[in-house]
Amino acid sequence: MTTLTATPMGKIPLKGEIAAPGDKSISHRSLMFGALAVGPTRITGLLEGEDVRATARAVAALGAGVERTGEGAWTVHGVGVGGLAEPECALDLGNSGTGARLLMGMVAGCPITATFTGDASLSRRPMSRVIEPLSRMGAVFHGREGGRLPITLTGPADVMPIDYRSPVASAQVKSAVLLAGLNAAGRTTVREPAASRDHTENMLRSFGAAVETRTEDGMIVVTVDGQPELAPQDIAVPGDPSSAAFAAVAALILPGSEVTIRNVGLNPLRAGLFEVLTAMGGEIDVLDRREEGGEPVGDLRVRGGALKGAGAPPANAAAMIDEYPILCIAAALAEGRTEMRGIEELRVKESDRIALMVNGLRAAGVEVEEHEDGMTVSGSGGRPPAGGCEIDASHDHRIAMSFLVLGLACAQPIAVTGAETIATSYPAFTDHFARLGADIQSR
Ligand SMILES: O=C(O)C1=C[C@@H](OP(=O)(O)O)[C@@H](O)[C@H](O)C1
Ligand SMILES: C=C(OP(=O)(O)O)C(=O)O
Repeated sequence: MTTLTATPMGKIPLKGEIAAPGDKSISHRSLMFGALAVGPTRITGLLEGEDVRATARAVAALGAGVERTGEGAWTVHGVGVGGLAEPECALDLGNSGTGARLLMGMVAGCPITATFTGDASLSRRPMSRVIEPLSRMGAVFHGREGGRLPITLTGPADVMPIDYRSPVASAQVKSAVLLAGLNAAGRTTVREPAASRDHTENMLRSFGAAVETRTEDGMIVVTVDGQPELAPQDIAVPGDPSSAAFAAVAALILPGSEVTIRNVGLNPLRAGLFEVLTAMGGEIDVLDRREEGGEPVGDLRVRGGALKGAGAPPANAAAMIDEYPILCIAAALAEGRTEMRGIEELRVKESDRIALMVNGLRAAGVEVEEHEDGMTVSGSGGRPPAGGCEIDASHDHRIAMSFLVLGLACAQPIAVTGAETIATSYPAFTDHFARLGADIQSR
């Protein structure tokens, strides 16, 4: 088990430039959709974190040819929609909810049987949210009580198109149903209560599928026409805003810092955190706004200074769902209160992120109130919180990275145990922070 310790920076600012690592959501999808196309899909900038590597192994076990040709450069030789082979071994998706749920959708669309496993965290997470719609499409599941992994799934001979009203705004649920629907004869529809990230829709369109999105009765409605032939693509994966968030917040809370993060994906359904940080008074400039692989990207120049507490509007929660832990750290240093509500989904991520943030912030001397659906942080107005605590990452990369960033701004160091989980989404995290002048080391 790795323990990382963040040493307080005192009055020393962060300076320098890093490039955001490849987007995790788009990396998973590049491998999966490449596997469903006919012919070779070439990917550059793939995130080579543990979660995405687990997906690469899974699509290879399902019959696709998967080849690493250089750093972040991969080629997937697809087998076509409906062409997946039955894997000989269980598919181990490690820590990855995205990998497990999207692949369940792909397998449910084919007449094959596959067993899904994962680590202790993934085995606690609810899979019933995909089991329910995929069962309606004809798939049969055997799993643990409450729809937990390990789960064995058999897809039907003819998967049925459905019109599914999802109770949660979840890109994983939406994508699982659309992926099963790809092999159905007819049109599959998913309705969600708020817009979740739209990478599946955008990427499937570029692979040649007919995907439509509209708003109806206040719901976001997405349809896919089944049984297309998907054409292989060249994909340049943009940088991950969810990973860029850590250096951005670190720069904001350390006065005098000036950090540039290159190639950050700025899809509006992902960039909610940067809007909230700007509303808190954070100085974030977007330089060289451009398009990369069909997604808006830009370079972020972030300067440290005083922040003030602000509300994080629940209506935008889906556009920053993975960024609440690091928003809590910005809030901890801001002047005044930051209320975060409507985020009960955080309780079923890699950990119960509300409970872990509340307990960890209190251990570091930050005042915070817990709500069933969120938390309210009372900031220190820039004064260093006490720190001097040890945080168990609990198999959650975002908890680990958030408390290490807090440690940089505290009076005493913060140590994070189980920090190897950071490699699931951001293997270069400690290197990047060292490059900016921070001392986060194994000790
Ligand atoms: O589809 C995706 O790539 C993801 C969707 C989100 O999960 P939910 O669909 O559960 O909201 C997010 O938290 C996760 O990190 C990645
Ligand atoms: C929730 C996350 O990922 P996943 O659901 O894929 O495990 C995350 O990366 O914060």
